[in-house]
Amino acid sequence: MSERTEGPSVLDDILDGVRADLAARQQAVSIDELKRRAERAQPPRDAMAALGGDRVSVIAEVKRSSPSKGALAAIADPAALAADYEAGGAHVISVLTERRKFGGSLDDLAAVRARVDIPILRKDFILTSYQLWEARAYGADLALLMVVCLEQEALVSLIERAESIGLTPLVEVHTEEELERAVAAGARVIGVNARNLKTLEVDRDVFAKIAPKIPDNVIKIAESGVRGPHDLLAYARSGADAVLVGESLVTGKDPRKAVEALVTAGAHPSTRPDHSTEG
Ligand SMILES: O=P(O)(O)OC[C@@H](O)[C@@H](O)c1c[nH]c2ccccc12
Repeated sequence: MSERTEGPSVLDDILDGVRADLAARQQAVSIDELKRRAERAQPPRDAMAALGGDRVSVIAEVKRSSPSKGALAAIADPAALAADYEAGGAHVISVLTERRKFGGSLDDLAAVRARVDIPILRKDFILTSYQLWEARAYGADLALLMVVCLEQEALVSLIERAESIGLTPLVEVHTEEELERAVAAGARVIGVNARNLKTLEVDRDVFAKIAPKIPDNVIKIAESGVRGPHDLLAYARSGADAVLVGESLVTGKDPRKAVEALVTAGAHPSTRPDHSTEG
């Protein structure tokens, strides 16, 4: 990372672990082997269709723990949880595959792929094209690319590589400068994370501040901090096409009902800025 003035951040610590785990996987499985597995994987689902349309889409996340809260939920059967999300009407499933801080794995991704029909996002700290091939080999349809983790050249080439292998890149930003880099790199799906990954603080207003600067033809996703329909509606009024929800779903009593409530709120076109005054 470039900014060393404030000392190593939570993110630096996460990335050290990600690189170590990645090196071990690269030792064990060659990229050629991954490419062969990717060829045998089911063809990618249409993520743009799942996220677009005249409603606010819901991306429901399989998340065992987080650096801010520690353990959230054991999730012994991630596929069963994902099936509940799908039954509740979720449009996309997000699977955290980072192991050390989030308790996820590629096996979780494969298990979810085997159970649900909707598109799946591989949520991880992707630094190399090897991880994109992994995502596709294990059945993902979208891959997260976080601007804060990547030099501009790497961001551009990972977006291109993702698209060339059939993955839709979800490019995550947290500041206006990161947004400019995402747009310059050609991102067509941009997520604004309300959580600052250097400090772990959540500020829901970040989406409202950044969203107006996202070009119209880009799909806008509000990430983090959604506690229920009320937060979805607030994000929708600020222009969100979709919300990404983890913690409140995995810690709640009934994930299927919780997703249903979000989907129902998101189905009201009157919540969209485009429909509030005319039409
Ligand atoms: O659990 P929450 O507050 O609903 O947030 C979900 C999702 O936005 C969050 O897990 C997330 C967004 N971007 C990330 C990047 C890495 C790890 C995790 C994330």
